[in-house]
Amino acid sequence: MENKAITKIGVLTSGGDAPGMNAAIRAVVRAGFYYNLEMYGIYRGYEGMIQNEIKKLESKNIAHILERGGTFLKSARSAEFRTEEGRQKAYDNLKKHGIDALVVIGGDGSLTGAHLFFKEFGIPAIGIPGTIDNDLAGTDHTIGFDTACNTAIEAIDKIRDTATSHDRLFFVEVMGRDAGFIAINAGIGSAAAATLIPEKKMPIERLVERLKARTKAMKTSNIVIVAEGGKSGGAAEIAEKIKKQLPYYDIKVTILGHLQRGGAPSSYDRVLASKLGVSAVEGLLHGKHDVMAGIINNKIVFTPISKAILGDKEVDEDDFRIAKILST
Ligand SMILES: Nc1ncnc2c1ncn2[C@@H]1O[C@H](COP(=O)(O)OP(=O)(O)OP(=O)(O)O)[C@@H](O)[C@H]1O
Ligand SMILES: O=P(O)(O)OC[C@H]1O[C@](O)(CO)[C@@H](O)[C@@H]1O
Ligand SMILES: [Mg+2]
Repeated sequence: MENKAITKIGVLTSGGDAPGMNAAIRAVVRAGFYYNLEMYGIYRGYEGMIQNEIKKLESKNIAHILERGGTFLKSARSAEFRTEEGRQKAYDNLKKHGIDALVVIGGDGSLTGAHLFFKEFGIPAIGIPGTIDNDLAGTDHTIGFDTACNTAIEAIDKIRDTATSHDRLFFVEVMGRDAGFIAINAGIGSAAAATLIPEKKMPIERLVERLKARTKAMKTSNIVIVAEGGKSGGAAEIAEKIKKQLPYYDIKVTILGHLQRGGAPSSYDRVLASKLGVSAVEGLLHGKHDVMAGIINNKIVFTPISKAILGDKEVDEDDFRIAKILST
């Protein structure tokens, strides 16, 4: 680990973009200026670090970005950063600019990269959880998750209108490659008939029984939420299976897709991003490194990145039970 005082911090966003990333960048840069540091924007995540797309930031660069979706620094998935040669190039570019610490805003993959980079080159790095997937331990919520849930629920409300008018069964696919957090929240928040998540297998037979019971109970519209990484397949695949068993249903499939990643961040995400941005800079100045800033029970906490990325954060059993009770 480099022991000299930090004077220049680089900030980047990586992986899938998430609403609130701009608010996090703004907070990091504002905090840096407050503590008289030079702040550098690294564009297009690790790819831009490798390609030397690095610019010194001024106050005007971060004006009016708090409320905007996406990330003005842009984001990327960098295959080259997964190689030793790529990471060496990235480190050489940081040194050219005299950058002596990093704030990485991204998901589990991005923080895995930051952890490796710290281990190899000793450059102090702090992670900020920025992903709609909510799949990082060490924080109750990741930046972007709340907005993505709001967007999904708003879209499902609209689907509900047409589903009810036509007595249809809809399978709605939400994002979450390996995580069912958006799905379970959207399921509870939109009165879904069932929610299928990657963490729990729901046999098709059980879903058939659930739908039959709802028909008996005179429910006229049915919305089944499917997380894209679901164990029984995506929404289209499950719809096909159900069609075979319940041919009397008029079935439609909607894949919400990338609209869940866009839009202005919710108030929750703005505040979360702002708190974590300032905390990350203060953490670096207090000598913290290789940790992720998060909020648990309304308190800022720093968790070793190696723990945050373990992939052991699970959908709460209570949430799953509540979703089930409310869908019968
Ligand atoms: N094992 C690794 N070693 C080095 N770099 C990695 C590693 N895993 C991920 N990265 C870097 O982080 C980038 C982003 O990772 P990934 O695509 O998994 O997204 P993420 O940060 O998890 O965000 P999200 O899941 O929200 O899209 C990768 O493209 C790669 O450059
Ligand atoms: O935009 P891309 O690269 O297709 O990635 C989609 C993936 O990114 C995420 O939206 C997370 O950012 C996942 O939920 C989804 O599986
Ligand atoms: Mg991820």
